[in-house]
Amino acid sequence: MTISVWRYSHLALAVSSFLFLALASLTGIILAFEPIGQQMSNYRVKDFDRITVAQAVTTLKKTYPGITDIDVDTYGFVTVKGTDAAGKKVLACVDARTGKVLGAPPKQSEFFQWVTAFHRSLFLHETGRAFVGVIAFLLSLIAVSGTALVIQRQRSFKRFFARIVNENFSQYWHVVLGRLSLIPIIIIALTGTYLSLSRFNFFPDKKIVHKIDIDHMKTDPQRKLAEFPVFKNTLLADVRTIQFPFSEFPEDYFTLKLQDRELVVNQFTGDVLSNISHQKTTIWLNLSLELHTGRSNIIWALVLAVASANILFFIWSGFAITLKRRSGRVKNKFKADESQIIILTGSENGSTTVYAASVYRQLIKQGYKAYLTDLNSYEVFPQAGQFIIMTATYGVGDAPSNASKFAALMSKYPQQQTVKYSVLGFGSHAYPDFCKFAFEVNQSLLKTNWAEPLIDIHTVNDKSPADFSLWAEAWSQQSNIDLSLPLELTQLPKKLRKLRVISNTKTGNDSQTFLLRLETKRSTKVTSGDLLAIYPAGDHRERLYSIGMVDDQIQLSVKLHQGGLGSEFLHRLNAGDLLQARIVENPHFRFPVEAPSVVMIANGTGIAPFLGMIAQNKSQTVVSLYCGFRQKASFEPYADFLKEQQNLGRLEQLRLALSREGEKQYVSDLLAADASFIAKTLQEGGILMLCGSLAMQKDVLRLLDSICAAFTHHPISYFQSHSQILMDCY
Ligand SMILES: Cc1cc2nc3c(=O)[nH]c(=O)nc-3n(C[C@H](O)[C@H](O)[C@H](O)COP(=O)(O)O)c2cc1C
Repeated sequence: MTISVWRYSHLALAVSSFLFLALASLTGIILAFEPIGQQMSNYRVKDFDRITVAQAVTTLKKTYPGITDIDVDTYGFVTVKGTDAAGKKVLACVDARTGKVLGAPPKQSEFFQWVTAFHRSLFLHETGRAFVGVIAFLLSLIAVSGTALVIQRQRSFKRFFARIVNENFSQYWHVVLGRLSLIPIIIIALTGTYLSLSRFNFFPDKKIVHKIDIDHMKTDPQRKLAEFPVFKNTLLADVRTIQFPFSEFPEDYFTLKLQDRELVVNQFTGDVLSNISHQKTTIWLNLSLELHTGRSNIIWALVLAVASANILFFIWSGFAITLKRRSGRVKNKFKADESQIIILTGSENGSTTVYAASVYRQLIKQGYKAYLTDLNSYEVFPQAGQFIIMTATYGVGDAPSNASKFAALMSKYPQQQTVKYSVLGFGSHAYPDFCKFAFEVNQSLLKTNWAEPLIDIHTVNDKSPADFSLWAEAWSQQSNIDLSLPLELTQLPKKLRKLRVISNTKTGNDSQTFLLRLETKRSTKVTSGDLLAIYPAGDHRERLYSIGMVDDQIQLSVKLHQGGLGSEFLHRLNAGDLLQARIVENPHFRFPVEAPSVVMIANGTGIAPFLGMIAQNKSQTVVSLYCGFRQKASFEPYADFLKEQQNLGRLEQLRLALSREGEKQYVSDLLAADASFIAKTLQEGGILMLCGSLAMQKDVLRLLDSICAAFTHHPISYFQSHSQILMDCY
C-alpha cells in the first residue's frame, strides 16, 4: 500500500474523531489519577499478596464473630461487613492479618463520579456509550495506520525503533512518542472497545448457578477454618468476595468469588461442594477493566495517564504537520497547457512546496504564465519554455511520494519543444544520500533530447535560506527574471552579533581584493566554511561571505565591486569599527577531518574558507589546493601564508592557474591535466571541495563528469550523493 493511502487513512480517522478523542483523553488523564490516589492510601497492608484465605478468615471471624462478607477490591483493600463481638455493626477496611480497623471503605468522590460518567457516555446515556465505543475503535485504527506509516518511514519493521532525524519539532515528537506509546494506546483502544461491546451484551455471559445437594451435606469430619485445604491454598489477593454461612445449619456454606471462578465450601468439613469457572467473556471483561483503568497497578495507571496525554499531543502535532504540508498549496491562475514556466515539486512534508509556492507567486506577480504542480502530475506542457524542478529526497535517497511516478511519466511524455530546466534539490546532510533523487532527476533530464540545463543543479541543505538564495540568484541571472527569498525568510534577523574589525587590507593591488579580519569571542561557534551574513543597508538585504578562521579570527576575502552593496560596505570598514552580522552555520562545507585526502578547488575569493581549513589541518590530512586567479597580483595576498602552511605540512600541493597571464589557464585546465589523480582521490574516498564562482563550478562539474565516466565505475551523481563533492559557489 502506498504511503499516501496510509497517510490519508490516518488523517481521515484522526479528523473524524479528534474532538471526542481529545475529550476522552483529557478525562482519561484525570481518571488515571483516581487509582493512583486510591493506592496511595494506606489500607493495603504489607505483604498483602502472601496472606492466605485461611489466615484471613480465621482472624476476622475471631475478631468479628458476626461477619457476613469479606470484600477484596483491586487495590488490595479488605472490607469486612457484619458485627463485632459486642454485636455492633461493622463496615470497615481492616488489616486481614490482625483484624484491626484501618478506616471507612473509600468512596468514589463526586468529582471522579462525574468525570467517569462523562468519559463513559459524554452524558448522552446509551447513545453516548455507543459513541465512545466507536471512538475507541477508531483510536485502534489510528494506531494501526500510524504504525504502518512509521514502518514505511523507517523503511522496514526491523528499523522501527531506529534513530530519527530531528528536522521539525512536531513531526519528530509525533513519531518518537508515537512509537513509545503505541502499545499502551492500542491497549486503551482495544479494551475500551471491548468494554463498550460488553455493555451492549455483544458477549453474553451466563450467570453462575451452583447445584448443591442440601439434603446430603456432611458435618464430619469437622475441621477448623484454618485447616480447610481450599482456604490454605488460596491467596486473599485472588479473592473478590467471601460470603460467610448465614447460620450454623449444615445447609449454609461459604461462597468464594475468585478472579476466575466461584467456589462453594462446606462450613464444617471444608470440602469444595461446587467449583465453577467464569466464562472467558467475564475473564476478558475483568482484564479489560484492569487494563483500561489501571486500577490494580499504580505504574500502569501512570503509563495510561502519559499515553492519554500523548494522544492530546498527537492531535495537536498531527494537525500542525498537516497544516504545514498544505500551507504551500496554491490555486493555479493559468492552465498547464498555456503556461510558460512550469514549477514541478517533490515534497513529503510541505517545506519544499512552500519555497515553490513563493517562486510561483513571484513569477505570477511579474506577469509570467507560471504553473505549479507536483512531479507526479508531469505531462506534456505544450507552451513550456522552462521547468523549475524543486524536489526533496526521502527514504534511502528515494523520491517523495508525490514524485514517485516522475521517471516513468517523463519517458512516457517527452516534450515536443526545447525546454530549459533548473533542478533545485532539497535535502539534508544528516542522511547518507544527500539530495540523491534531485541528482537522479537532473541526470535523467540531461539524457533527453528536449531538455537543456539553464543552470547547474543546486542543493538546499536543511532548508537553508542561504542555499536557496544562491540558487535564486543564479537562476535570476540566467533567466533575467527577478527572484528573491520568500518574504517570510527575508526579515532582518533579530539576534545579530557585533564583531570588531581587527584589520582591513583595503585594495592595495590590481585585483581589487581585500582581506578583512574580525574579532570573535570564545563563545562564538564558528568554523571555516561557515558564512558571515551582513546587512549593509540595515534592511532585510543580506550578503553572505565565506569565512576562513585564521589565528582564531574570522577572515573574509572580498572582491570590491563598483556599486556592490556588500563589498563597498565592507571596504569602508576600519580597524576598531563594529560590524553587525550573523554567522550562518554551513555544516556541509566543513573540513573533512576523517577523509584520507582532500582536494580544494577555488577561484578568486573562493579561496577564503580554504585558508582557514588548511590552517586547521593540524592532523596533516593530504591536502591539495587548486586555485585560479586572473593575475599573479591577485594571488599575492595569500602567497606567504600558503608557503608557511606548506612548510608546516598542512598543505601538500599547491597548483595555481592564472587566466590573464603566462599560460592563461583556468583551474579546470589544471584539473584536466591531473585527471587520473582526481579520479583516484574520489575512488579512495577522498573529498573534493569547490568554492568560488558558479561559472567555475559549472566548468569543473562538467569536467568531473567526464573524469568519472572515463576513470571510475560511477557517475558523478554517485560521488555527489555520497558527499564526496562538496560545493559552496555563488
Ligand atoms: C524520513 C526522512 C528521510 C529523508 N531522507 C533523505 C535522504 O535520503 N537524502 C536527503 O538528502 N534528505 C533526506 N531527508 C531530508 C528531506 O529531504 C529534507 O528535510 C527536505 O527539506 C524535506 O522537504 P519536504 O518538507 O518538502 O518534504 C529525509 C527526511 C526524512 C524525514
